[in-house]
Amino acid sequence: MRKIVLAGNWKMHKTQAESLEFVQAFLPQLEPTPAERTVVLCVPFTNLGILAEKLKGTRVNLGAQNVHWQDQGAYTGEVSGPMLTEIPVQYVVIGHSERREYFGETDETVNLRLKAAQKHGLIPILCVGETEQQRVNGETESHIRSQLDRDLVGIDQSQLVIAYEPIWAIGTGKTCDSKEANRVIGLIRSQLSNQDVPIQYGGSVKPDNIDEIMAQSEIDGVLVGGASLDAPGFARIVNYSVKH
Ligand SMILES: O=C[C@H](O)COP(=O)(O)O
Repeated sequence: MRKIVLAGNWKMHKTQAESLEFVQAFLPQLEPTPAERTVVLCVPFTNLGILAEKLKGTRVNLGAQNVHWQDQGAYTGEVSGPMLTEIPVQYVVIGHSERREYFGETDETVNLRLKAAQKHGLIPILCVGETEQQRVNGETESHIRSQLDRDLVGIDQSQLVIAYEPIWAIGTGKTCDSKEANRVIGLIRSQLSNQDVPIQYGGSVKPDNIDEIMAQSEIDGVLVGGASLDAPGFARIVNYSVKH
């Protein structure tokens, strides 16, 4: 059975004090986990240390939002694999569309970051997805195929999560139709050599659409931005009530 990975991506939100408030409210609302469900909080670097303490012994895993491909060096503003695993951090988001769009990430740097994450035992959450224009032009499949072809060179698919995030659905309230997300995720799976890779959907996931999304046969979890900032809302998402 494929693992289900329910991850929050806080992006550039929450101070340390705010992240502690979140965890205090969030943990008591978690229902006992079915064994196949993994919960992850991907938070700003500044909050990793304090949350590692608070999440020790709980069922919540910790994730970062990027990692550099070198272990150390003159790379101002970057953070390396050994720095993350020391905390300890278990997951890392790589290739998010915001990194690709605003910070010049390319498929080549995404591939280097994926390799570095795996070298240090971090599980990468690789984000792929099309722009609105690519969808209108009928280029969704070819774009995602090209991303996967380049990003996954030399990557161990047994230690990987993929998030399908249509860029036009991120932070817009325009969720991708769950059946369409299911179809695209099926196409992504058909490109993988390992059929057990969990593939998430991301893009305006909310407490009121999680059950429908998780009812789809190909969707193995969600990567949640805005709605993961609210403790009761994110608890409702990870406690979703359907299984497939
Ligand atoms: O990483 C998360 C995604 O970008 C989705 O963000 P969103 O849930 O705010 O649309």
